[in-house]
Amino acid sequence: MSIPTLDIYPLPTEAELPKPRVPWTFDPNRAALLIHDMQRYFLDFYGEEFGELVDNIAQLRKLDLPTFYTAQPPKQSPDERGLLSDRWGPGIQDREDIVAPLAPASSDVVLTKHRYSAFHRTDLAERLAAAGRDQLIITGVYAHIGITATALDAFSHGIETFVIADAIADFGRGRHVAALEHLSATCAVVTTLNRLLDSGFGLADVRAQVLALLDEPADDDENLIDAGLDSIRVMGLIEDWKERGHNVTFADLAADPTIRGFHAALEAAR
Ligand SMILES: O=C(O)C1=CC=C[C@H](O)[C@H]1O
Ligand SMILES: CC(=O)C(=O)O
Repeated sequence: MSIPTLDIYPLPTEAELPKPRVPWTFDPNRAALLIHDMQRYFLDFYGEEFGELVDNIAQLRKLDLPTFYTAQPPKQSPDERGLLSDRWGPGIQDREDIVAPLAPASSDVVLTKHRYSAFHRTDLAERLAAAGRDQLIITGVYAHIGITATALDAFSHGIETFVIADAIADFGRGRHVAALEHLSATCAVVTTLNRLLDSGFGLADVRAQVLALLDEPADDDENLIDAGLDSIRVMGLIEDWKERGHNVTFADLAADPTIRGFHAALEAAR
């Protein structure tokens, strides 16, 4: 009836990602982050801290995306819980707060969740539309239940969904990997934390970002200072990359002030 006793497990790796079926690419200007049901009640079933899961979700906050949480209310009546009671019993009674390392910031939105999907009886779809966000990065628990229901619902709302394989968790590793395959086969890009954080930092991305700052084109190995890239613009690049989770210093970039050198410095700062 209730959620079983669970064990923490090593989260899936990049090598275990399912084959992609959709061509969507993450765009930090289009995306929002969803931290799904990371309440102490649901994490308690693992019997110990799921450190890898919590740490990986915390890292995604570096992207500084509009961030939404879902949280189920405690002590719901049978009427409020509907059929959830038939499957899961009385449900959450206490410890409904979000685990401390992921506590919402004042700028975050916490949605009260009533059923498996985060869209059910919430204004998540309206809020995403109002924020001009048509991509959703989904993290949290549990992969084969609320994560899957929410991702399928996002798909139906026309939202490109990215499920982070090592920032979600399930009743067990086998179920987790099976959920990833189902998500990839039906409604989402299934990726990893590092792949997402590295999005936008390929050589082509760095080339485009740097050339946009120059009056004239420059080759990948051309000295950018000689090509007119001034220190103010370099500091602007550093700030933008820092906000997106990549800390490089002015000295790192000055060591090899070329497009290829900037990309190498970003790779080293991963
Ligand atoms: O008890 C519940 O309400 C639940 C148990 C397990 C996962 C479900 O999403 C949640 O609604
Ligand atoms: C944890 C939970 O409520 C869900 O998987 O939907």
